[in-house]
Amino acid sequence: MTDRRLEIDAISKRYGETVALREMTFDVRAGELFGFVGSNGAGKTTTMRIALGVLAADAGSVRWAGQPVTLETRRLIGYMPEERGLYPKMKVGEQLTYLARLHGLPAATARRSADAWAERLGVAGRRDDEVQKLSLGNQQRVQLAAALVHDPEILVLDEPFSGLDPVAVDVMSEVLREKAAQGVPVVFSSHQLDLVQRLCDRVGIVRAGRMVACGTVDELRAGGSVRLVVDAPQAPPGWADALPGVRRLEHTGTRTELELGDGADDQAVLRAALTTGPVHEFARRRPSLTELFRSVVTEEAAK
Ligand SMILES: Nc1ncnc2c1ncn2[C@@H]1O[C@H](COP(=O)(O)OP(=O)(O)OP(=O)(O)O)[C@@H](O)[C@H]1O
Repeated sequence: MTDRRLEIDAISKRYGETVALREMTFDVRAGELFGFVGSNGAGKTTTMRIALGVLAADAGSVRWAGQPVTLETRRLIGYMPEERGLYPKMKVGEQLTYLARLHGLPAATARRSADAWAERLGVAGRRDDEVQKLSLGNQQRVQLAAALVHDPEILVLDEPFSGLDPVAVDVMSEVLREKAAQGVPVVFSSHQLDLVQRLCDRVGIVRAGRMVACGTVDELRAGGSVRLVVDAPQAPPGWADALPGVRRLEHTGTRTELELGDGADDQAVLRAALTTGPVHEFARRRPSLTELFRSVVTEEAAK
């Protein structure tokens, strides 16, 4: 069986003096939803444009099912560009049909597929309207329909969730999950980390053109530092500050959130809390993806 995997292998790219990508490497497996996250300017769009072949890398390669990606394989990709790429004066239905035809679908199949995706994404009622007359969120729904209309084998989506209302986010999430369940590798970039945490099988965090953390959300969270939430109503704000390896993240009301570093002993924290009076809550927790993202990005920036 072929290994239906999109591989981004050590891609580097410069724009003049700006180094946009430094040996960017990751893969997106068949049936997997991969979240591509990073600060503004980290290199996500550049990576996606190179994967699609609209931009050439200076070094490195992109492979699909073990083979270098060619013009022919690129037709198998459903792409949603960040700058959006619809013809503003073309009607929604005509545009979707046209794009499906462009990817080689016969006329009747193209029309059927255009209708089905317009329906699914909630823009069927706007089929005869020019794209430019739609709200931005609805244009985005059409843009996703455009990425899907030729039944792609790979999906590469640049910020598909930005600007969508909560109902459209649900529809978009459901469609992406469904495509992944059909065996399509799906990679999308997003700044909505709660959504990425909920939706993705694996996540890659990129900073300054490099992949700095990659894995399932659980793996990434397990690698993050342990946090303790302590509810000790009589404890003064700095009660844990002198404990070795312990850093105070927050103290609000009666609750303190602490980060445990090397050499920290959670039982010593508990004993210190009890010396202040009663302890109503003492819980360990792992950082969320948003917290991890912040620490990865600031850690790297400090280097
Ligand atoms: N056409 C271009 N000419 C010069 N520099 C560019 C060009 N496109 C991107 N860059 C630079 O390359 C780097 C990576 O940009 P890229 O758009 O890939 O980041 P991104 O992660 O997609 O950011 P965002 O989250 O803001 O969309 C940035 O420093 C950016 O300024």
